[in-house]
Amino acid sequence: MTLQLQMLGTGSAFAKNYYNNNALLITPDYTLLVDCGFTGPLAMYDLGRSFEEVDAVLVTHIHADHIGGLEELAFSLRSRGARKMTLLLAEALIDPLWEHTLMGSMYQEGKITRLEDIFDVRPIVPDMPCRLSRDLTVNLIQTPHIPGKLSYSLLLNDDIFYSADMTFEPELLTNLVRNQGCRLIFHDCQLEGPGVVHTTLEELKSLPEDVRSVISLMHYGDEKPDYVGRTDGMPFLEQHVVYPLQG
Ligand SMILES: O=c1ccn([C@@H]2O[C@H](COP(=O)(O)O)[C@@H](O)[C@H]2O)c(=O)[nH]1
Ligand SMILES: [Zn+2]
Ligand SMILES: [Zn+2]
Repeated sequence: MTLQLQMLGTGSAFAKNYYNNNALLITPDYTLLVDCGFTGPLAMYDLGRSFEEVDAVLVTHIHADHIGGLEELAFSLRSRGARKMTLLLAEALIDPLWEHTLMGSMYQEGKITRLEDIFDVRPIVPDMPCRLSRDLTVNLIQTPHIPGKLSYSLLLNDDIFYSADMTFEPELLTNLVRNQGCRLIFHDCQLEGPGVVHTTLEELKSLPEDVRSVISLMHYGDEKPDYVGRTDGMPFLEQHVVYPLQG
């Protein structure tokens, strides 16, 4: 397989039965970690995996279930004398990630004063495909989540959409499928209550059948077992299962 997906977790931020919604995109010669939340290091450990087999970590937005494991990731590599992890993110996220988040715990006078001291920081320009390896290209698409907080979903290899946490964007999803050849959508999904900062199951169920038919659900709460068979055919992604996506 030239591209595989393995979710480290498929849970919503405060789920207790699922790890944080973080993903490994695996190709024969390159492995990308998409987000590393506070359960990311434990999920890697439980899978028997090491951060040393990851080529880069990409951050979609600054929430603990997406970046809370970066401190352990960076310090564990550093303590082993390994390379700095490559960190891929929109330029606009660099200051919020360091100044509002990691600096508070990682700062060391004269040693760690910038994000670049602990990561090999590689900004990605949104809306411009970035080729990471022979089999993996990523395009950041800014999508709405929380007012004032930047968040970027991913278009992978031009035909796979991976949502960051986002509110419902029916025109985007429909356009991706009908006009841009998107053949798979992995979407965050709030099963109960009003969406507010996420897309709800009811909203996704309102999409036309040709769009629904390519959607798989992730970033769900502990009530997920009650919803199996009640999603109008949209399957739940399962954490730790390896899914072939291409090849
Ligand atoms: O009222 C709230 C509740 C939670 N948060 C923060 O949001 C994230 C959870 O993010 P998701 O987008 O739901 O995955 C978590 O870090 C909470 O601290 C909030 O800002 N306001
Ligand atoms: Zn989240
Ligand atoms: Zn979020």
